Amino acid sequence: MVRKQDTIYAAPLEQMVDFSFDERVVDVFPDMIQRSVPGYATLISNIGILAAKYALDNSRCYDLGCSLGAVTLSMRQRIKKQNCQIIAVDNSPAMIEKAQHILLADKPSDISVQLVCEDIADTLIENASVVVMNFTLQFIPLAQRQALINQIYNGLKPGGILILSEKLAFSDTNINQFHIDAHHDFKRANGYSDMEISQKRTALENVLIPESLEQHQQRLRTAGFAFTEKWYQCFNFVSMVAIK
Ligand SMILES: C[S@@+](CC[C@H](N)C(=O)[O-])C[C@H]1O[C@@H](n2cnc3c(N)ncnc32)[C@H](O)[C@@H]1O
Ligand SMILES: O=C(O)C(=O)C[C@]1(C(=O)O)C=C[C@@H](O)C=C1
Repeated sequence: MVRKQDTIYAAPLEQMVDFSFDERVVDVFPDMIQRSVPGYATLISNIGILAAKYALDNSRCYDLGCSLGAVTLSMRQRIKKQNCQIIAVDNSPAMIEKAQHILLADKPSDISVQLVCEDIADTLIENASVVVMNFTLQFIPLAQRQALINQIYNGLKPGGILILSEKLAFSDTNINQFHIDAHHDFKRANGYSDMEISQKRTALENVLIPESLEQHQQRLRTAGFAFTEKWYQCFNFVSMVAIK
């Protein structure tokens, strides 16, 4: 499939509007995320490998904030269990519609996928062996994050896994700046101009609220997760696991 190039922030914008996962973003999303998140492809393939290790027969695997279903496809390819169903949720109708086409074009599989267009705050998590949020929690209002992690903990079976990837903020100003600069260098190396980087940063400011690793770990512990571990980091992008 030819990837349409992301040029959304290439020209100067007269009026800056908050970033949203609308049709324009959906249209260029594979290119945008690949060029914006260091290690995205590595994350996707290893989430499939982790999911296959923790998925159980007769259980559900959730992909919360699924976008075009990259995590879902990776899990579906790797999981070899009986009666294991994937529930992929996103509240962007444009994402879900395109994800449906991508899924139908994929190889047939024994693992069924249910695509749901709803707010993940309303998603009933039950009988789950695997829950993935790959760069989704950062878009949820801060005040709602603990309740969501609690819901996930309660819906997981004992031994079940939450895989949580996030853009981080660091409490030490120098460390924070080091990672922001390195991330911007990564974007520049992938062809984004200084104007694109700066305009997207402004558009994301009120929408993507990063927290520190310690804040995430504390929230996971408060929910009841006894085991948490960071398994991936490149610059200010990390992925954690929490096991019930
Ligand atoms: C950065 S993208 C996730 C990328 C995707 N997980 C992947 O690995 O390709 C964030 C997604 O979360 C979705 N999202 C944000 N807030 C949401 C909410 N409250 N409920 C459901 N989906 C949400 C957005 O529509 C968007 O598709
Ligand atoms: O582009 C950026 O600067 C980002 O922070 C990356 C990020 C993300 O982490 O979700 C932001 C929005 C897009 O969905 C793709 C990637």
